[in-house]
Formats: sequence, structure tokens, C-alpha cells
Amino acid sequence: MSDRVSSSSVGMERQIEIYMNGLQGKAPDLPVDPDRLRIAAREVLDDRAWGYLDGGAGSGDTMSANRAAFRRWRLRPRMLQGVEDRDLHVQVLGSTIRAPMMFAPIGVLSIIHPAAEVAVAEAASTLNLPLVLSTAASRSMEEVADAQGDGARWFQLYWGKNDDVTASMVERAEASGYSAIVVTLDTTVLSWRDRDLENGYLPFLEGEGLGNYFSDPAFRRALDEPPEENPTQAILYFASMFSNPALTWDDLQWLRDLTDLPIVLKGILDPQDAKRAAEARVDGIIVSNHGGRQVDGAIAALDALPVVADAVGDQIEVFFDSGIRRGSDILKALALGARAVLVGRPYCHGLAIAGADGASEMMLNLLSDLDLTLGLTGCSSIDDVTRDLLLRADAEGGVEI
Ligand SMILES: Cc1cc2nc3c(=O)[nH]c(=O)nc-3n(C[C@H](O)[C@H](O)[C@H](O)COP(=O)(O)O)c2cc1C
Ligand SMILES: CC(C)CC(=O)C(=O)O
Repeated sequence: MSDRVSSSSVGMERQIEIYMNGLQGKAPDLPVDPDRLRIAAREVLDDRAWGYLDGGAGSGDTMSANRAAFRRWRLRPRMLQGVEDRDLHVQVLGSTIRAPMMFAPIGVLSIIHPAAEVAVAEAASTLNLPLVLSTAASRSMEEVADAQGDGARWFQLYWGKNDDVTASMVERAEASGYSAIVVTLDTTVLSWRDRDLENGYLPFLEGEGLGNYFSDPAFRRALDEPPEENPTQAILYFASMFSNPALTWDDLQWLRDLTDLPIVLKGILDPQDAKRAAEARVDGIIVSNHGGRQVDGAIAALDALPVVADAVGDQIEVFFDSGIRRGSDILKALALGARAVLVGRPYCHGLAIAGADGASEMMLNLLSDLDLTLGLTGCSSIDDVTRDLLLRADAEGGVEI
């Protein structure tokens, strides 16, 4: 038995900080409840930016399904497991990270906060959690890398129609210290998005979120005039080339030959695709439906996770996003086969309200919730989180034991 009389952890430290502030009459800067945080973010954003951030494809059915899927799994905690010292570290693509959580790639953050991706990089640096930076970042990937310092970062690639631009993006990512290329597969075209269509709004068409393209030498070479002199031409060129619906599995070899960095495919939902990814010698996959933003009526990402994880076994690493809001959601995703999860909209809610501090506070709260829930279920490390922890619930949330 341990002879220590007190224990501490990121979760307890955060609780104590919040309760001590409360004693002095100081409320947390952000709502702790992710649903209330979302509503608070809505108050500070204009209708068009809000519609873009919060919206999904079509009816929003898949966004709702993402959340509902978490409720169909219940945790069965174990007692007296000696959980005083908890270790949240995990190995991803050969590196150790502080906890199985990352900032998901979200484009055009200039519509959420003027400091955009630079603020998110600062938040990632403060918390020592990895950032996955979008190709459609409002700021150049080099500026974001400088803001993050030596923290872990991956670069998300929109593999477009101009091979020179794709190669240039990958070279720049290598040169500025990004340690993996995440290729997003589920956005071959932009989906039918009711709210953006009703608002007649796409941030890119107003020049938002193109800083990383506008700073790219190959992108600039493809234009007759520099984007500063003729933004309209640059924007239209971006819209025509940013993605490439003609790509097939055979094209992956081109990318594999282009870089020695690990490659992770984002947007996998089908076990056959997962197997193809393993055959294609990529290093990982992200089970994701893009936060319900692409295929209206697509299956919940969490429903896809266990089948996909089983299909690839230990051949490649499996990550997860779409609908993560709470520590228990992360535990469920880990138990169903994910090595780590990506968090999307919630950190943007924090960013909208309080910039870098808001994004880091939201992620710290989630990290704290994860730490405490891990211990409360009887686990001391991420390796302890196995499928035995979960039971499948029926539609009413009941469980047959
Ligand atoms: C406003 C917005 C922009 C996004 N931009 C990108 C992007 O540029 N590249 C990408 O791979 N995924 C993008 N995504 C998808 C996220 O990376 C992630 O898959 C999704 O947000 C996860 O779901 P969640 O928001 O429910 O956590 C975007 C999502 C949102 C909400
Ligand atoms: C289309 C991209 C540039 C941004 C994105 O992934 C999204 O809006 O979901």
C-alpha cells in the first residue's frame, strides 16, 4: 500500500483550482459543460461563421448520430484497483504524447478568432498536446509552427489537383517540423450544407482561411498575378483545385514516394477501406465522418470504430474523431480500439470566447475529466482501458448483464 497521504493529478488540480476560485467568488472563464460552452460561443459569433462551424451535412442527422452512438455504450467501473497514480501517456506514430487527445484540423479559424490557428498552436503548446494543422489554415504552417515551438504537430493535407502544390505543402511541412501527414479522404467535394447555402456563405470565397495557400510558392506560381494583387483569381483557383475527386487507392503510392513522414488517412468508416489502408503501407487511419459534415445519413463514427479496429489489428494505428465532448467519450473510443482521439468543434467554442486561453481551458477541462473518469473506472493507465470496460446498451440506455 502507498504511504503517501495525498495524491495529485491533472484532474484534481483543475478541480481544486476551480473550487478555490469559486470560494473567492470567481467563476471559470468558460462554461464547463460542453453544451453550455457551445451556446456561449454562439453568442459571440456572427450568424454566418456560426452556421459554418456548427453545421453539418444536410439534415444534420449524422451529427446527431455521432452523439447518440456514445450513449449506446455504458462503462462498468471496477473497484479497489489502486488508481492513485494515473498515467495518461500514449505512444502515437513512435512518439510519446501526454494524453490520448489532439486538436483536430479545423480550417479557416480566422472566422472564429483573429488570432486563428496561431492561438490554437499556443494552446497546444501550453497543454503539451499535439495539433493537427489544416491545409486550409488562415495562417501559414510556418507561422503556426513558430507559435507552437517544439510541441508535437501533424499536418493535414487536402490533396488537390495540382501535384506541385501538394508536393510543396508536404515539403514545407517536413521543413517546419510537422511529424506526420494526415490525408483527408472524405472531402473529395464539399457536401450539401443547408445552413451555409441558406446564408449564401463559404468562408473561402471571401478569402478567409487561405493564408497557408497564399504563402505557398507552388500555389503562387500557378497564378498570373500574386494573391495580394488579384485575390479573386487566387480564391477561384483555390476553389477549383483544393480537392481531387479523381483520386484512387493507386495514387497513394505517389504520396508514399514523396515523403518519409508517417502517413495517416482521415475519414475511414468501412473495414474494407481500413484493410486497403494497411495494404497501402500507410501508418495510421482516423475513423471519422468529419464531424457529420460530409455525408448526411452516414453511420456514426463510433459505430464504425470497433469493426475498423478489428479489421486492421496491430498493422496500423487507429485514431478517432467525430462527437468527442467528454472524458467518458474518450474512454469509450479508446476501449473500442482508438489509440487517441481528435477533438474538433469544442476547442473552437473556447477559441471564439477567449482566444488561445479559451481553447486551452476547454481542452484542459476535457483532459481533467478524462483523468478523473479513468481513475474512477479502475484504470491507472491507458493500457488498462479495454473493451471489458464497456457494455452495449439498448435504445433506452438499458444494459443486459
Ligand atoms: C469548421 C470546421 C472546419 C473543418 N475543417 C477541416 C479541415 O480543414 N480538414 C479536415 O481534415 N477536417 C476538417 N474538419 C473536420 C475535423 O477535423 C473533425 O473531423 C471534426 O470536427 C470532428 O468532429 P467534432 O467537431 O464533432 O469533434 C472541420 C470541422 C469543422 C467543424
Ligand atoms: C472544405 C475544407 C477546406 C474545410 C472543411 O473540411 C470543412 O468545412 O469541413
